[in-house]
Amino acid sequence: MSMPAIRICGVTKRYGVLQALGGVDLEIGQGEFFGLLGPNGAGKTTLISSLAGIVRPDGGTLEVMGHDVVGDYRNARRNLGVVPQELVFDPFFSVRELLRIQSGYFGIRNNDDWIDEILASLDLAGKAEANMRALSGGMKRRVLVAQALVHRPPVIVLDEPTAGVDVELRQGLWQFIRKLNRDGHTIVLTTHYLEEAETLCGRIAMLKGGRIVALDTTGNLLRRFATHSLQVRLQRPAAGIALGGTATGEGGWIEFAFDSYGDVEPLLVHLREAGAGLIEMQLGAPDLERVFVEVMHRA
Ligand SMILES: Nc1ncnc2c1ncn2[C@@H]1O[C@H](COP(=O)(O)OP(=O)(O)OP(=O)(O)O)[C@@H](O)[C@H]1O
Repeated sequence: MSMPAIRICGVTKRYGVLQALGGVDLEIGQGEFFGLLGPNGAGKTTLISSLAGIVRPDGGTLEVMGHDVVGDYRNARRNLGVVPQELVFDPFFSVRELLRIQSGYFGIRNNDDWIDEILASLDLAGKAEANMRALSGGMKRRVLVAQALVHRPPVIVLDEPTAGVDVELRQGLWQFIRKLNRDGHTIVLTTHYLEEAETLCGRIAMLKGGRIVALDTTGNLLRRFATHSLQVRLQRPAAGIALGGTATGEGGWIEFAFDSYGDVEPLLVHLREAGAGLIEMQLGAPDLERVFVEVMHRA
């Protein structure tokens, strides 16, 4: 097997009495589009910051493209582009100046061709000479993405990149990040938008209380925990309940869970035979939000 893009072994981190990371083991392969999910405070940012060398873990090791983030910090950092969650900028620089400074930080001079390419891809070309303080929140967030890419890192970590970004920009951003992934970049993403994670990520880890509580391909997670559902409104709700349905408490809807669409037809036959009187129905496919809720509930 080729070297993983990221290797995390037994990483622990405490803040006083609070165990932010309780022994995390994780390998992410080169070229993966990986999702790191978890509720507020689960430890996602702490893990990402440890990877970027901003937070020093108490125990365990982290590697980026084979480089230890503590022992071989420079090489680990060179291979990693991090898009942080918080928007912090020096307001006096223009977008281009900021990206030049960031390039200089990695020892790269004459980087303007690549900077122009990134700016164009992020639809920021018209703002290259604008001061950071003159940009909207969504634009600033795109500058953060540009900043993470100036040194062409093979591994890109995005910490909630679409928070506060409008729908159109969000789609543009995803298109760009998908292209980076197609070009061979490894992408690690944290987000609270579960439908985004579901469509983008090939594999997902779910974190709770500083531990990984689920780790699998997105497809397997959806199959493992989520069921299909059929919701019906009935003239005689009691007949639906008697057949194993659960009242959802919303508008008289009754929900049935089943494993495949093949089970729908027999259920409808039973409802008719019981004289339930079908008024309305809707089918629900498994989705990551249900899986997430279920995983967090069980963990
Ligand atoms: N510098 C710090 N000092 C003290 N506690 C901290 C510090 N940084 C994080 N924590 C705590 O560690 C835990 C994990 O925080 P972290 O920011 O990693 O969570 P997260 O999963 O990124 O959450 P969110 O989804 O809200 O961004 C939280 O309980 C947080 O309060």
